[in-house]
Amino acid sequence: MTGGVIGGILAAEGVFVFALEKIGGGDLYQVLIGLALIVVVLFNPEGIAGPVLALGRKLARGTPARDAEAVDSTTSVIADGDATKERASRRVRREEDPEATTTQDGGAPAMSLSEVTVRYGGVVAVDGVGFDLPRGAIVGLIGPNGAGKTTLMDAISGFAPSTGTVGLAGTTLTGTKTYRRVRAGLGRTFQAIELYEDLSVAENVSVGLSARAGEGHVGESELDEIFDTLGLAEVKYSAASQLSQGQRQLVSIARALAGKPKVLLLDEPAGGLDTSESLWLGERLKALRSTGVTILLVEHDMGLVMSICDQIHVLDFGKLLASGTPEEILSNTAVMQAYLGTSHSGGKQQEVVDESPGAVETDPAGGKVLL
Ligand SMILES: Nc1ncnc2c1ncn2[C@@H]1O[C@H](COP(=O)(O)OP(=O)(O)OP(=O)(O)O)[C@@H](O)[C@H]1O
Repeated sequence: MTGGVIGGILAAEGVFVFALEKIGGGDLYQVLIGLALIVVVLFNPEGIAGPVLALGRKLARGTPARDAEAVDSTTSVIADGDATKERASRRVRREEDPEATTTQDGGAPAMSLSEVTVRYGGVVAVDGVGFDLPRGAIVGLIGPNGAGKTTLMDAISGFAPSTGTVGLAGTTLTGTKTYRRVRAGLGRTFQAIELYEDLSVAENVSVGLSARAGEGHVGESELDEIFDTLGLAEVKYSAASQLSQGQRQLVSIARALAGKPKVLLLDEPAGGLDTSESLWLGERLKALRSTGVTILLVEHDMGLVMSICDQIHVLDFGKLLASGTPEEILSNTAVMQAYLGTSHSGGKQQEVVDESPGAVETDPAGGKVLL
């Protein structure tokens, strides 16, 4: 709302112009707005609505304002992990995969979440969630529609106001702005891919370089490595509009990788892919894991999740329902009930329903299994 009000005041023909004309300075509008834009981009690249709102609150109440952009936990200690998280870390399972060489079982986690909670009015979208991401692992985050998966990713990346602690490679991200989290080593993709359709793949990915402007972003040769790892080298100079859905997903991943993330959050990268494209994506993600990147994967494609994840966490109604290896999750009755229970059975992505725990592996049609 604050953004809308500010826009209404500053827009052409709006209140600001009217006031300028009244004092005879109407011609200065373009110059003043241009200068204001430069100042905002330099000093507060995420915009002025948040700080203005915070200032308004401070003036109105005479109390310290809460940062409207994010995160209000003041705890700065990253939990070393309780017994449950320790167990979950130790359960990390590496497949018999020659590429999979980088998980440091028992080492310091790449990311550590503790008591992360997100409230939207009366809705507790994420409720006290905590787990670790072991370094170099692919960790799946699954759950029925509306379970809170994307909201948890938003909390980790600073897009949703949250309480609790988010630790990244030994430093706490709690309370920091989104772009600072990116600079600290966090990358993410979104369900809506949003490529620049008339730019080439290379140009689209180059946009990601700005994420770590001024310090250690990847150069041309590293970009080429990213293209090779993701199998995009052949389409490097093609326009984004000419790509398949699978390639578009990979370009969005490449764009996130251009910021050199330690931890990469992927939000439904197999969305819109058919079975063979999904398998192909899985191979590319495994290749990415072998480079040392830690991945948190939100996905409804159970075939993909079960085949590439080292560890899986299940959310239901915002709470952590279960954690374990793919085999443990598949045989967990509480997980099956959460997916097949009456409250979620109408979910739009629930295309294949089979009550047997082995349904994912034995889908007779051999097709993609979405839950
Ligand atoms: N900006 C918001 N304002 C209010 N409620 C929200 C907002 N974003 C999400 N929610 C609510 O939070 C809950 C969790 O939503 P979220 O999108 O995180 O679920 P999800 O597990 O990612 O679902 P899906 O698998 O369908 O993407 C839902 O009840 C949703 O309606």
